[in-house]
Amino acid sequence: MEDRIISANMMMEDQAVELSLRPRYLAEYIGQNQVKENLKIYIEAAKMRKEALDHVLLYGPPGLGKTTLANIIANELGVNLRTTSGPAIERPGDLAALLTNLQEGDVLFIDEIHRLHRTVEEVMYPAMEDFALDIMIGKGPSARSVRLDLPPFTLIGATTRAGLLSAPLRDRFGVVSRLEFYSVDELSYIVSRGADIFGIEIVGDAADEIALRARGTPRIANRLLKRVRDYAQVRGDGMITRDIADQALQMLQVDPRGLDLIDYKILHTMITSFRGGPVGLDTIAATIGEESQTIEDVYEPYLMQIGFLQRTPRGRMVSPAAYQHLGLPQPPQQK
Ligand SMILES: Nc1ncnc2c1ncn2[C@@H]1O[C@H](COP(=O)(O)OP(=O)(O)OP(=O)(O)O)[C@@H](O)[C@H]1O
Repeated sequence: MEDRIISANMMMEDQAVELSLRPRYLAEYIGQNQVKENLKIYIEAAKMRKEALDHVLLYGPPGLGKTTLANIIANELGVNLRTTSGPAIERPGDLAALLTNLQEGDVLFIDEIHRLHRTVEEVMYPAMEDFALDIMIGKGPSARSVRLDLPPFTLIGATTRAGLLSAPLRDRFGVVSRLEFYSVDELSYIVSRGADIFGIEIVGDAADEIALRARGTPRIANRLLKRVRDYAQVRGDGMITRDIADQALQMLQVDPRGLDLIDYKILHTMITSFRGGPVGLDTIAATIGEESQTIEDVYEPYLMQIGFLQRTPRGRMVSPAAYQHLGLPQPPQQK
């Protein structure tokens, strides 16, 4: 599953590419206009007041640019960025070590913040609210709590689903921004920009072709571009034309809407075994042998975004547009 060409999760092959393609300033960050506008104002205000920026929670499906945005925020503020992830902070002491090493105004970025251990999360509350660490010294009846001041800092948390965060943690973020899937135009621009950085020639409609299949996700757009570039070099003269892009993408088994074999499996199973739904997420997951959470975080958001899947109180349903795309007749009661 993880080597799916259109997986939005980070793969080994993405690392070098992402470093060279990652925009460094807000002005280079394409799309997400509302989020960008808000951040621009908050960053400007924090700089004017010479204060740390309010804590920021970024949420949305993987690969939409949360890590990139965290880097940009630190850059725009002119401060250091420390990066870690929820599960990596195992004990309260690990968090204390991270926090006491920050300088005034620094950004601490915690990816997968919904996976913070509960004991760590509790240390986080006073740190976020009062820039203070409460440390227990000693054990038993002589134990006492000592309060340690921290430099003001900004916590940026990233998660695929804000709903997985505990309410006390969520409430301590002053800025909560949801990243949206990118439009085809925006992705096409990202592809052209990537081609420019790689020094590849690409015609406009070839960039659109890649963008159409990138599932609204820059990380996938960049990965597809890389694979199409390989194809263009081996099968053509290096230039990415629309034909070359089309052939390469067909070879990669990514269909014109960016669906791959797993999406087909989900939709086909729902149609053939459950008459198109409504069917529960866990049942779909068990039938196709995937984890419910993976379906909910990775596949379903895009299928819903393009209107192929609907969420109803009674379960998931395949929509008429999906039947049409698959070339299958709709069952009579759904019409
Ligand atoms: N708005 C954007 N403009 C241009 N390129 C972008 C944009 N957002 C993301 N990218 C590209 O997509 C890649 C993936 O983005 P990033 O690693 O920030 O995703 P993410 O949402 O943090 O994913 P994850 O949650 O899986 O870490 C980046 O390296 C960058 O090249």
